[in-house]
Amino acid sequence: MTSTVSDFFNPQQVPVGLLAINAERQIVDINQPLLELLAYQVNELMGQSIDKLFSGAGKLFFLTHVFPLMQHQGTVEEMYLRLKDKQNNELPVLVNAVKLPAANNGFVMVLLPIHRRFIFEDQLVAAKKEAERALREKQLVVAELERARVELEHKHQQLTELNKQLERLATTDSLTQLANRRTFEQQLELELEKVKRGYASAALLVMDIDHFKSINDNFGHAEGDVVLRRMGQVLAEQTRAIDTVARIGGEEFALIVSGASLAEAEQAAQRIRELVEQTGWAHGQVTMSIGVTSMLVEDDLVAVLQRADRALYEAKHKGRNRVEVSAEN
Ligand SMILES: Nc1nc2c(ncn2[C@@H]2O[C@H](COP(=O)(O)OP(=O)(O)OP(=O)(O)O)[C@@H](O)[C@H]2O)c(=O)[nH]1
Repeated sequence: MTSTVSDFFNPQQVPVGLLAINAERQIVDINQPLLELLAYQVNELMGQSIDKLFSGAGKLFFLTHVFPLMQHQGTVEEMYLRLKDKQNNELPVLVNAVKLPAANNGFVMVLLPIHRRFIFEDQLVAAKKEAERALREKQLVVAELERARVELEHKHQQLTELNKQLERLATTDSLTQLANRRTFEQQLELELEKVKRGYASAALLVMDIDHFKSINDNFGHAEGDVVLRRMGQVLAEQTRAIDTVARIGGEEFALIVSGASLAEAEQAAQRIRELVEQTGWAHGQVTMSIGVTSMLVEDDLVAVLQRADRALYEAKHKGRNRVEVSAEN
C-alpha cells in the first residue's frame, strides 16, 4: 500500500498558514495554525473575502498586484504581504500561491509568518541608522579635533614668533640692531672660558665715536641717532659670523674677535678705523678711537674690559681717530 503525505502529518498542524480561496477571493479553507496566528475562529473567516485580512494599503497591493499575478501566471512565489489579525495587528508573511485545477478555479496559498525576520530587519535598519549617526558624530569630532589642532599649531607659531621677538628684544640694541650690552657680556664670558681652557685665542676691541657730543649739539639728538644707526651697519658689515659686535654704551661699541692674535686684532681695528673715516657721513667726517687687547688666561670680564678701556683712553688722549693696544695688565 502506498503511503500519502497525510499519513505523515496533518495539514491542520504544520507550522505554516494554509489558505484556499475561490476565484471570487472567498476563503474556502484555512488551517488551524493560520487561524491561531490571525486569532480568528474558523466560522468567522469561512466564506468571507480574503480582503478582510488586509489593511487599506495591503488590500490595494493584493488586488492590483498579487491577485492578478495569481490569476494570470497561476502561481506567485515569495511575495511579501502584510495581513492583519482580528485585533488589527500586523502580520507580515511570505506568500506562495498556486492555482488549483481548472474545475475548481481557486487558489491555495501558503503563508509563512516572517514576523521575526521583520523585527530583525527593523533592528538592522535601526543599527544601520545608529552606525550612521555614530559615524557622523565621529566625523564631527574628527573635524573638531582637526580644527583644534590647526588652532593649536597657529597658537604655537604665534608663541614661537613672540618668543623670537622677546629674545630679540632681550638680546638686541633697539637703535642699531647690534647685540646689546647683556649679550656682549655673555659672549665675552664664553670667549674667556674658551681662552682659559686653551681652545682658542681671542681679542677685544672697544670703539668710541670721537666728539660725538658735538654731532648731537650741532644737529640734534635725532641726527645723532642716525649716525649711531649707520655706525651699527658699518660695523655689522665688517664682522664675521663667528664674531660679536655690540653697542655697549651711548656712542661706544665693542667687537669680540674669535681666534685672533693681538696683531690680527690690531689690523682689524685699523681696518675699521679707516673704513669709518672714509665712510661718507651726512654731518661731516666721523671718526672712531679704538682700544685693543687680547684675552688672557688669567682674565675675568672686568679685567679684560678695563685693559681695552685703558687702550681706548690712550687713543683718545693721543688725539683720537687712532688705534691703541694694551697687551698687559
Ligand atoms: N643721539 C644720541 N646721543 C647719545 C646717545 N647716548 C649717548 N649719547 C650722547 O653721546 C655723547 C657722548 O659725549 P662724550 O661722552 O662727552 O664724548 P664725545 O663727545 O664723543 O667725546 P670723546 O668721546 O671724548 O671723543 C653725549 O652727548 C650723550 O648725550 C644716544 O643713544 N643717542
